Amino acid sequence: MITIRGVHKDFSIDGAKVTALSPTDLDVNRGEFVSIIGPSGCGKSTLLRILAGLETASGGSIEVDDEGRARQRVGFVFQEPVLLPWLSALENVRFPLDTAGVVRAEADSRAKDLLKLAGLTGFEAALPRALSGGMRQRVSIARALSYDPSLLLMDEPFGALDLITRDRLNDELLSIWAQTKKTVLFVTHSVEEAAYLSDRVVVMSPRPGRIKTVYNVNLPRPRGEGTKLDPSFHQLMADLRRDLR
Ligand SMILES: Nc1ncnc2c1ncn2[C@@H]1O[C@H](COP(=O)(O)OP(=O)(O)OP(=O)(O)O)[C@@H](O)[C@H]1O
Repeated sequence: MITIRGVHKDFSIDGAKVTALSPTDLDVNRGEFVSIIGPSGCGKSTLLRILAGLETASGGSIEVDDEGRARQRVGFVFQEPVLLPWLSALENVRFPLDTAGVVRAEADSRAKDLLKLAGLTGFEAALPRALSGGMRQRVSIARALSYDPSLLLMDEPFGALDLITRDRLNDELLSIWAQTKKTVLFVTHSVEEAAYLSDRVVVMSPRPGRIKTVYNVNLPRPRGEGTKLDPSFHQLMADLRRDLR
């Protein structure tokens, strides 16, 4: 469970205060898949970066119930895969474990399992440049899961991919999510992606960035081709589009 209360962020640009995120409250349940959608500049990335500890909030509080662990563990997937080009797929996934001092045999075995989960068995030795964009992003997802975070933050992870690859990765992400039971916060610009993947969709609006509406997605799981034919899926997309206008 993540409890966000009054989290806000102001930046100073040339001495002028810019509110990237006005005080925001949100609860995310353990194992829930929540998407955040909104026009450019509404504070989606800022909220995610604050949750990841990459940015400091100007105020408010965040509590992450991290299954009794002393340190909060968060995995982050960016729009660009940001892999180390001189390391193989396996070494990239293993990298956070190596830096955390996990013994080699255990790190290797975990990285192999994660590459399998991401559908990359057989590509362990491949360098990033030998992989397609979709495969590189799957390596990034495997790497984000390597230190077993309770919370997976994804900032437009499939935004740079073609639509066919994106559809495939959406299904693969749902399969990974079903198997790992992670809590996922997923930023996207696509209403279809948000409706297809999520338990709830958070719509944000800009100037200043704030949560406008939260939608419950009552489509049955597992999702698949049938979901895309469901009239309530189309109704939800229409509602989201109207809200975003
Ligand atoms: N480091 C920074 N310094 C100054 N202003 C910033 C900084 N980071 C973000 N902002 C401002 O905060 C606001 C929210 O930015 P943010 O990147 O969170 O939006 P976003 O919804 O993720 O946008 P996009 O969809 O384009 O990625 C914007 O007005 C942006 O210009």
